Amino acid sequence: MNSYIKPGDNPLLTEERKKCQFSTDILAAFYHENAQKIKRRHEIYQYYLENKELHDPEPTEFMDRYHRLENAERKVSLLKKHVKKAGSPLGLHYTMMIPTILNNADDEQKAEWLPKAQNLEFIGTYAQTELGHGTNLRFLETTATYDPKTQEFILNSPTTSAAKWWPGNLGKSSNRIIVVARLISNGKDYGPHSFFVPIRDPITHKSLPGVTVGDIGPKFGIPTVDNGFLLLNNVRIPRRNMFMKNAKLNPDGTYISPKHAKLAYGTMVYVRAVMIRTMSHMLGLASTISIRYSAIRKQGEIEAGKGEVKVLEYQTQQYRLLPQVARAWAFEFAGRYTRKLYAQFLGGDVDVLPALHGVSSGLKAVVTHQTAQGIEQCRMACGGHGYSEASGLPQLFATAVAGCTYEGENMVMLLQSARQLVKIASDVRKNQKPTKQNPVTDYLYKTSAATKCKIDQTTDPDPSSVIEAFEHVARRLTFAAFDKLEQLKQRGISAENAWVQCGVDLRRAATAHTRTFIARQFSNGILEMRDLPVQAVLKDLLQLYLFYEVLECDGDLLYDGYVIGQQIEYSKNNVYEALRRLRPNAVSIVDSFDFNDRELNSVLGRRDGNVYENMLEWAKSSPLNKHDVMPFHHKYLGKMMEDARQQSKL
Ligand SMILES: CCCCCCCC/C=C\CCC/C=C/C(=O)SCCNC(=O)CCNC(=O)[C@H](O)C(C)(C)COP(=O)(O)OP(=O)(O)OC[C@H]1O[C@@H](n2cnc3c(N)ncnc32)[C@H](O)[C@@H]1OP(=O)(O)O
Ligand SMILES: Cc1cc2nc3c(=O)[nH]c(=O)nc-3n(C[C@H](O)[C@H](O)[C@H](O)COP(=O)(O)OP(=O)(O)OC[C@H]3O[C@@H](n4cnc5c(N)ncnc54)[C@H](O)[C@@H]3O)c2cc1C
Repeated sequence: MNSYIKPGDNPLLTEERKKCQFSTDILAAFYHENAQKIKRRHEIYQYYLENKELHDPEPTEFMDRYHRLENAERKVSLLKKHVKKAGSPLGLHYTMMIPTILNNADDEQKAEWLPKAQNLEFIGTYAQTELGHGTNLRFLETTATYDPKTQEFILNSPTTSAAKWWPGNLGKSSNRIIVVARLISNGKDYGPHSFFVPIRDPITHKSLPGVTVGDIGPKFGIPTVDNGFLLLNNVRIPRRNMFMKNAKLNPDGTYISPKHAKLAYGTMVYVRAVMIRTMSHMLGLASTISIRYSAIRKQGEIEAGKGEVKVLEYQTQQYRLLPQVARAWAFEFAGRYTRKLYAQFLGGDVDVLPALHGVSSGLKAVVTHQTAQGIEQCRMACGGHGYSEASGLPQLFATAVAGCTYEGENMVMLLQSARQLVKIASDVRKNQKPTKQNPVTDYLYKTSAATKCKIDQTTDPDPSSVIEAFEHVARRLTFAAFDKLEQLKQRGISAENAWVQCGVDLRRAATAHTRTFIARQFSNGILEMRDLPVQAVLKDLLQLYLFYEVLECDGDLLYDGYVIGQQIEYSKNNVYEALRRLRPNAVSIVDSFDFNDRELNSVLGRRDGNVYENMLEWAKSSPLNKHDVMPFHHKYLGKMMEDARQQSKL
């Protein structure tokens, strides 16, 4: 049943795979949406294996940033020859430049720019954030002043704090970029708009006149992305280089407003909606690495004399790792919902934007935070070797945790989600019914069931009882925050200050609301699975997810007596029961994420489980080990010890 078994594998991993009770192929196809995508993934990996020029000359962990970026650019230039999508020096080109053209360019602009962007005739990024402002877009300083005489925009960075700062691939890779600048025409400031701006010569790649651009330096992670800075000094672009699908500017400088004030923010909503899958994949990578490693790592005897056991036998190890697998699945189902909603928006349904913004804001915040937490838990559960770059886990964490900041800092995003909740609470308090159905928020118009929560001790718990409990908590926290806002305002405090003074409560309500949304998507998502053994595995993962989340918010559930302590005890037992049921299939479940060794980039997570010999080979390839004695040894430590010996003889 498990197609991952191959000759020469670590027998400890093979014995795990022989216990598999379901079809890994069916589960893998379900996670990646269909078997065709799995087939394509395997074709690309096989192609990679056969084309050594696509391989890294040495483990990239041993490279400095200069050589990492050079190596990444080399591979990307080759990928153009091999496959369409490419790696980090083009990350922003695909995740933001192209979506912005699709989202904000009118038909004529799309016809001109999209084919060139897709054909990689230029490399772009999305330059919005400035040294002085990232969250508060209303106060961005870069200006685009319209000159009706020449029908051009003149772009300027009026202050140092106006320097664009952080955009990925801005420093060295990009030559045609999106600049978000204040549109000023006929003396009026219309606020941030997007502009298509050449910053480097297409042939020489030299920065153009008026452009100062460079790399912002080393970061916490993501070393192969040249996040950059950009200062503009009287850079002129044609009027038609303003993205004009939504807002427009006529040749005489008259401005035409967009249908919806926030359409210009569409690219951010796109990335927030689609990055949920990326986060699910990152958590799946970390789970694969740590569970495979925990299945070959023997440490300690449970019963003296009976030999060391795999660390995966410890309940604590299962409790640290298997919930991450469950969350990876939960995030994949939640992300499918936001991607569908975004497709509806891109298809022209502008009315869906507020709902999409509301759900994607909260989801992006909760998912990135829990993904980062989960990867760190996987890393720590691998002991010392988890701390080695050989595990791939430190870099994976450093990449994932950036998601808590980019695309909208998480706290700000949760408060955006809370805006939607507060508006609904206000409607409910005025006995207003919802203007249109919204499956994400309709529960807020209901009252909690009179009967207490139905969580009980059973081997087949009903997900709806847990989802109703999550709805109860989210409702209570939403109305508690709303009522506090109203009380503050009744005491004469401004709405804005009341909002700030309720920030933490609003954040808690948004988090509870998002938990409810994710749980509902997971519960609905597994209903599509018709293969019974695979359905059983998914039900175990759902049970683990739901009751693990109950334990995460037990205080909120006990707060008003909606559940009693005994039900928390039931929930703990349901978690332990799910762990017990999942243990035999643990390795095959992560095999079904179908991540290959190139994606895993981990000695600990190798498919074959041959960790120790490959750890030694990896360490030996360190540049330090090219020398038995470091060339500078005798100049420093050697001389210090010699002096000490001489000193001690005196
Ligand atoms: C192939 C796919 C791969 C996936 C990729 C995965 C990996 C990712 C790889 C790379 C990504 C890294 C690159 C990162 C890029 C960036 O970081 S780009 C910069 C991101 N910056 C931000 O997100 C800025 C955050 N700030 C804002 O969005 C806004 O300033 C704000 C906080 C929302 C406030 O805006 P504003 O002051 O204008 O609005 P408010 O007064 O708060 O609200 C007014 C009403 O507007 C509604 N609103 C706000 N934003 C939106 C929106 N985007 N869409 C719809 N509606 C919006 C808000 O709800 C208010 O409405 P209301 O009055 O009815 O409540
Ligand atoms: C790896 C990485 C890649 C990036 N890539 C890009 C890119 O390609 N293009 C791009 O344009 N930008 C990019 N960014 C920038 C990113 O979008 C910003 O860092 C992010 O929007 C946060 O803005 P800031 O850094 O200015 O923080 P600030 O907005 O200064 O926030 C600092 C702190 O203040 C809090 N805060 C701010 N406002 C509020 C509020 N209203 N209520 C409550 N708390 C608040 C925040 O929660 C945060 O804790 C990237 C950033 C990183 C780390």
